[in-house]
Amino acid sequence: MATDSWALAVDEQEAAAEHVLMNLFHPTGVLKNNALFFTSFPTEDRAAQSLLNKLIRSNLVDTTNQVEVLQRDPTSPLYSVKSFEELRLKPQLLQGVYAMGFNRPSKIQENALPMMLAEPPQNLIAQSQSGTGKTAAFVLAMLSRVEPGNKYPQCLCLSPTYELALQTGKVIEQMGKFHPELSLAYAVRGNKLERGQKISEQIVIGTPGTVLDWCSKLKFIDPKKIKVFVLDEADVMIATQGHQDQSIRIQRMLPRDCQMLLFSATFEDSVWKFAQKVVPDPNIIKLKREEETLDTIKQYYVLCNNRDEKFQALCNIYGAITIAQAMIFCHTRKTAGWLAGELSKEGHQVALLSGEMMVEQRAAVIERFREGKEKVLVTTNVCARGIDVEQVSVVINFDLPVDKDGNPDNETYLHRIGRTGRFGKRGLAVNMVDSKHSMNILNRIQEHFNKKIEKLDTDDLDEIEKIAN
Ligand SMILES: Nc1ncnc2c1ncn2[C@@H]1O[C@H](COP(=O)(O)OP(=O)(O)OP(=O)(O)O)[C@@H](O)[C@H]1O
Repeated sequence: MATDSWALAVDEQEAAAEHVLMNLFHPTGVLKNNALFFTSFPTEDRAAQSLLNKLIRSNLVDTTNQVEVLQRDPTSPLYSVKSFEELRLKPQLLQGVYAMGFNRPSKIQENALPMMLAEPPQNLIAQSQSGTGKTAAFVLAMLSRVEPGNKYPQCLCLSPTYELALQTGKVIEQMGKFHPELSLAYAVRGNKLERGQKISEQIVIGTPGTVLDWCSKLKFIDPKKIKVFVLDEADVMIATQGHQDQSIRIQRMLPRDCQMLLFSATFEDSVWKFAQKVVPDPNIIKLKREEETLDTIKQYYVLCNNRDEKFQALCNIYGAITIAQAMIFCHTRKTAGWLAGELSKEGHQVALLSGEMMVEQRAAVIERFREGKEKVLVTTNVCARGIDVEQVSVVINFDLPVDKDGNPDNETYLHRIGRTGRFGKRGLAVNMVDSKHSMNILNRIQEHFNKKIEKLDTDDLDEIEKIAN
């Protein structure tokens, strides 16, 4: 396939309804001439987003925000721990924690762990953004309560997808590695057992549909023997049809004194309602997400007449200032594909994030960009939602963010270019305006944030140079 069929291939991508969409770059994200076939999946998929975050993240997201704790019994003393020793964990478990390189509990763990490990066991609903240590916390709770000598399931963990279940499974294996007698079963579709068989693994992790079958119809698990029930990624869970009901049905089969733990990265009303149904008498822990601001960002807009002029303006900016790394947002996959192709022709090292790539391939692209192997990341909004690439100093809105109704999407605008206090390095954002409509969007964004977006003349090199200072 010739390179000039780049745009054509993107058109075909858009046209293809389901599987096998064509792409013109290597799985690592570097533009190449050869075509590859990727399986598609829903672009708005929260589960994919969550998996992506997990695959990319190697470190704890340490926030400076305070934890909000609501105790079931407000008169009981509130414990928080500053070290793992204080938790009096089994020695093998403490060894496992240290072997993972954890020196001290994360913010959410400081409060959640004493509650989760208390006697008698207490129920907990916990919300904090992705990467703050929730998984590690509930894995620790499961591993503390499990009795390895008893060869039947005692801990049950529900995950929204097979891939997410596997990720949690990996954490259980790592943290439990000094417990050789412990084992783990995956209750996921495709994992077929013989009828009448009983599971001897002490921990079962799986998706709601299969776990429900294993507990009821197939009776592989005796739900009455479960001591700890974890519902992970509740917000992702309820976004999937049927998962909510299945989870509730599983929960109803568990004994009264089973410890119920629910975790979620976000806490909209629907999650809260669901949480209250599945977790009776809970303690509640919430950790606010750090607010992003536009205070340290210089914002500009460029007036153009069409796509080609926008591209030219972009080239002028690149010609005038040194840009270490930039992220460029487009509205559609088609534009993103076209732009990546054009920039590549100009000699830029471009990575393209596109909705039809498999989640692991997206993670690989972002990883390479993070490492600085590519200098420009072109993406659609759906793809980049929730991904923080902190080192990026320049953000270009090749298309302004709008919602489904064509109104300004202020939240997305803020998320694309805003910074949290801690990463408050100065940044530069350039918005491309190519119609009356987009000018109107820009004005409304400006009003919403009450922050001026300056006009930039990209034909004037001196003027562009000034914005870099
Ligand atoms: N106490 C700790 N010290 C150092 N690193 C930690 C600690 N707890 C967790 N981590 C690491 O931080 C990263 C994020 O932790 P974890 O996956 O538990 O967060 P999470 O809140 O469950 O995120 P998600 O919602 O994406 O699942 C992981 O790489 C994990 O190994």
